[in-house]
Amino acid sequence: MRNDLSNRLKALALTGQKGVAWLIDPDDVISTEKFKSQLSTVEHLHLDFIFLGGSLIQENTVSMIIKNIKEALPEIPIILFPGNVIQFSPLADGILFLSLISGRNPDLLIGQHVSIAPLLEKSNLEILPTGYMLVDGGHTTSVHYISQTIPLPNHHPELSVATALAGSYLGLQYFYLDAGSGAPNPVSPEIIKAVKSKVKAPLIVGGGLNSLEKIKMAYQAGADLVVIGNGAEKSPTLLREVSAFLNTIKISAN
Ligand SMILES: CC(C)=CCC/C(C)=C/CC/C(C)=C/CC/C(C)=C/COP(=O)(O)OP(=O)(O)O
Ligand SMILES: O=P(O)(O)OC[C@@H](O)CO
Ligand SMILES: [Mg+2]
Repeated sequence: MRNDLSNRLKALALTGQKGVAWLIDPDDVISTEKFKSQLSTVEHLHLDFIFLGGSLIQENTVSMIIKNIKEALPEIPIILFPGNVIQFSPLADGILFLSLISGRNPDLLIGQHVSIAPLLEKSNLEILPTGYMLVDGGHTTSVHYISQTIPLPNHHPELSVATALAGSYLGLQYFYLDAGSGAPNPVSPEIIKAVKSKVKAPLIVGGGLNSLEKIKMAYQAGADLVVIGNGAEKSPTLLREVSAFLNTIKISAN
């Protein structure tokens, strides 16, 4: 079993270094030419991972997208962040094996997982068992609707802590606090801080992180890896700003 990705994620949490993942939604890749030129803009940036996934994907274009990414950015690991089993590709480097522990939808706690397990067993993908926790980001996002679950409240850290602790006692090794794509309010610093203080596993935070200021706040509260989706689409300079910031803190730590 490969463990390059888990080592990278665990190193972020152990060293206190911060990381960034760019989320590409396959539904948004309409033109290959436009996508290739978008990839060329991040060529020299500090990007720890590319996440690939969406809530509503009907058609599997994931393998084709991975081929394009590997051609343009061969050094950046690609991790599937799937909304469902249709989004599988054996060409990725790993998969967030998400269990939606903030919800009570059995299909997203264990159902999709059973369906995909035989395919994963035959693949070379590194499997990252991840407790996926949706937090209320101020409006109903695609993930809330598609998952038919109620998010955790953004101002009751004890509920998020109890959920993460339960996930950790079940053996989950990574946690993802997500306010949902395009959320007006990202996961609150109180929640990030409270979860991180009780669960030492690598902590991924995403949803509504559309400015450097919000991203710094998430890092400061304890996020090890931030995920940027819509923010990168709307502001082409955001990934560059985050990358420059990460290089600065790396230099000052040496
Ligand atoms: C283990 C396998 C195969 C599947 C896991 C299935 C689970 C637990 C899914 C969780 C619920 C879900 C629908 C997650 C989707 C997460 C995701 C990739 C969201 C990002 O993007 P969008 O929500 O599509 O964003 P836009 O609204 O911006 O398009
Ligand atoms: O698109 P944004 O708001 O950056 O959200 C990213 C991701 O965490 C959503 O699942
Ligand atoms: Mg989508």
